[in-house]
Amino acid sequence: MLAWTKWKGRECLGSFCCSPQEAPVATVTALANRVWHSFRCEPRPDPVPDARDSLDAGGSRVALVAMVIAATGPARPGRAASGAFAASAGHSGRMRSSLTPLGPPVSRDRIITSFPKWYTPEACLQLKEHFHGQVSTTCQRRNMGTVGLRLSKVVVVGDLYVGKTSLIHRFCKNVFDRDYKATIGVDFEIERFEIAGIPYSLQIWDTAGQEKFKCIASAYYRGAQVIITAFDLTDVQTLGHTRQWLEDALRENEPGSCFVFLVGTKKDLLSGAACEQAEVEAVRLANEMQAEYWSVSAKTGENVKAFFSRVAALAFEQSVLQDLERRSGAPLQVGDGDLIRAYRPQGWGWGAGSQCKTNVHQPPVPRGYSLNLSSCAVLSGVRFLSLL
Ligand SMILES: Nc1nc2c(ncn2[C@@H]2O[C@H](COP(=O)(O)OP(=O)(O)OP(=O)(O)O)[C@@H](O)[C@H]2O)c(=O)[nH]1
Repeated sequence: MLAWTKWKGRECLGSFCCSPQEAPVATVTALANRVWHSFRCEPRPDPVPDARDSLDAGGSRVALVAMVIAATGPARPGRAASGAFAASAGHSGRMRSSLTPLGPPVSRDRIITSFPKWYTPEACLQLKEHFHGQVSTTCQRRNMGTVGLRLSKVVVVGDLYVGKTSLIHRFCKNVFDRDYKATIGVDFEIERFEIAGIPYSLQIWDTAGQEKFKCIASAYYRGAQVIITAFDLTDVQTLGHTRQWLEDALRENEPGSCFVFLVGTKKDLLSGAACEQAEVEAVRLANEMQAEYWSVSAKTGENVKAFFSRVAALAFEQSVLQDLERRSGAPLQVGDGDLIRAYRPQGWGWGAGSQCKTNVHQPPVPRGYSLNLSSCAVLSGVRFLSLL
């Protein structure tokens, strides 16, 4: 169990320490270890046994990060005194339990045994219907070495008022609030899953859509494994802005490290025909953005669980594959059978005709490599993986 401790006048969570001034307003979270440098935290030189024990033994070290949220104010009073502070005060207990190897059982609707389906095959990241063979085998054997601390960061971006908070709250708390309270800075939720028998958590970051909070929110884009760009299905302008939101979020992340989703919200406000019409343009844009498209309603809950299950499964599978790759000391082999095949999709779109594919946002393959479905190669860093 991780808890704040004092060490040489500093406040520490596991191995990472902040000044006492920062700690009371710090939101503590686990992110990829490259992230903590940007916050004024530092590693504690002497290892703390319980923290080390819960770190990923397989090499994907996750640093415990204390992040300071400067924003204060009375917004979102229904959610907490302040959106930002709510993240630190309201969730630390839940987060601790998610970092504990043997936490309480997850609720039944967070148990994923088969690969969740896409919303539309016209714009989806994968067409396959099963977990990758090596992932299933690894999970069956519990051959993870890291059980208990598998966590992916999800960042939700988009214009103000499109329904980002409502979407997250519908999923995490099963509530819907018809009153608008602007998010100040950022807030987050941790949602626990069990995927293929393995505990897994999504850390879902809700960012402010208002321009004046953008600089605070953008500090939290880094280390995302999933970027969700949300727009309001009833407001076409918000769809137009998603490309900029995505660019901003991608700029803070390693090329090829993020799954991207484009989500149309407030589906309940449109008739079936109007929704289909709005989706045509959204699907086109999703393909340009190499994103998977979903239409959802936080009000009715339509597609919300299915959407986040899909997000969780894709992120989970990717992190298991990355672990396997790291352990083998080389990119996963390319070839036939139960191996991974890398290929270059056409431009920003999908590789036509492939039965199953994974697209993680990635700029075009470097010059000198020419890949297609018949000519396979091992490309370090290439994340277009066709899972056979
Ligand atoms: N009818 C309907 N209204 C929704 C839905 N989702 C959100 N809303 C409403 O839209 C308004 C804005 O929702 P929020 O979730 O606060 O929007 P946001 O994107 O988080 O806004 P910022 O925090 O300013 O970035 C609120 O009044 C919600 O009740 C939905 O699915 N259907």
